[in-house]
Amino acid sequence: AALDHGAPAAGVVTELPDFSSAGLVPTDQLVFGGHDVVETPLSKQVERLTAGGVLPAGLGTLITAELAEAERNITLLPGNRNAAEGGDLPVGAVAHHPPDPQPGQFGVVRRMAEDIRAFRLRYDLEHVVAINVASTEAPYEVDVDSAAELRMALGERDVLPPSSLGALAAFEAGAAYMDFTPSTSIKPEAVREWAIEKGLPYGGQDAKTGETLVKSVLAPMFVHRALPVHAWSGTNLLGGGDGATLADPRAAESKGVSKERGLSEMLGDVAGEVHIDYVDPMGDWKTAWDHVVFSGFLGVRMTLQFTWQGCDSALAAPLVLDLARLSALALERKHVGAMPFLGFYFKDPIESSEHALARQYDALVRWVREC
Ligand SMILES: O=P([O-])([O-])O[C@@H]1[C@@H](O)[C@H](O)[C@@H](O)[C@H](O)[C@@H]1O
Repeated sequence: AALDHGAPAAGVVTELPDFSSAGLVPTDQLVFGGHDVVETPLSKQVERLTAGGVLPAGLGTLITAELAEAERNITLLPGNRNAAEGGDLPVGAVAHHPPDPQPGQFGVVRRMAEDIRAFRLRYDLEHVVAINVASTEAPYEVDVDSAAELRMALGERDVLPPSSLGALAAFEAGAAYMDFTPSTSIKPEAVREWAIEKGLPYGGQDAKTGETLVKSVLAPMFVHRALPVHAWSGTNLLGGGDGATLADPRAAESKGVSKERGLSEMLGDVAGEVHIDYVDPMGDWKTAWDHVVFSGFLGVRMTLQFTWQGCDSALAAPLVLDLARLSALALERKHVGAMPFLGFYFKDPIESSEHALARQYDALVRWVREC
């Protein structure tokens, strides 16, 4: 809605000339839906984000009509409360899920898939792309190896974490699936096989929005200039819901693995670690400080340092738009399975070991042109 009112589309890569003849769905034709555990009405969230400097002043007034329309369409799930029940959501909002006859996690998948199907029907959509932007989960050991085994286990026990159930729901509903997080979701072979059986594309994982984005430009520079890197240390300070989630060492473990993958694959073993610290008053803002020790001709020691200060939501939002448009194109072209050509967007690119941003961009543009 903000873009329709003339707000700048900075950061939307698919608006660049390289993508103009790709036949991507225009951003003003995208329809958004989602599940959220937050009960705060959208208009209040906009006020909060504006006060925090995440949204430009005045935007809330410009998009009042769209916000009201979105709020009218909110459906409460069991557990949420509307205003009449002491919650914050609109009074008209009602819980709509009847108890599920299917047992165990199969029932959860089926219910979520029904929501996605209902969304498609309601807006008469040609393609649906499910994007996981939920909180990062702790690592999860999945002990089944194939889609067939998974089908059996789902009715009997808790075999998958929520992110993977979401992925299966997307596939059951005929949607593409994209993981913006480092959670388990599409990591298990059995989940990927499920997507392939359904003839659908999937991609991810863990969007590179800040520190890792800069690293994926700088690390290739050291490689191409034959400058050995000895240590690369990074500290990330952030608040917000993401920061609070990552204060849990188990969730931080998933994020840490993802954040460290690129550097080790580009440079091999270098000393140093990545740290993430939760600093509540920073809200949605993050600061990353990186310190790199390298050497030049005759072994002379040198240092590079950079500081990246970004607004996490403003960095992530344009990537969500890109990934929705590109995944819709993949659906249009009947692409099945992993989408490694979208590695440009991710810290842990699926089925790809390319991390250098420029090469990833070229691969993306090549794929778009082949289409
Ligand atoms: O992309 P990047 O700046 O390297 O990594 C970031 C993490 O350091 C941060 O903890 C998380 O909240 C961001 O969403 C993002 O994943």
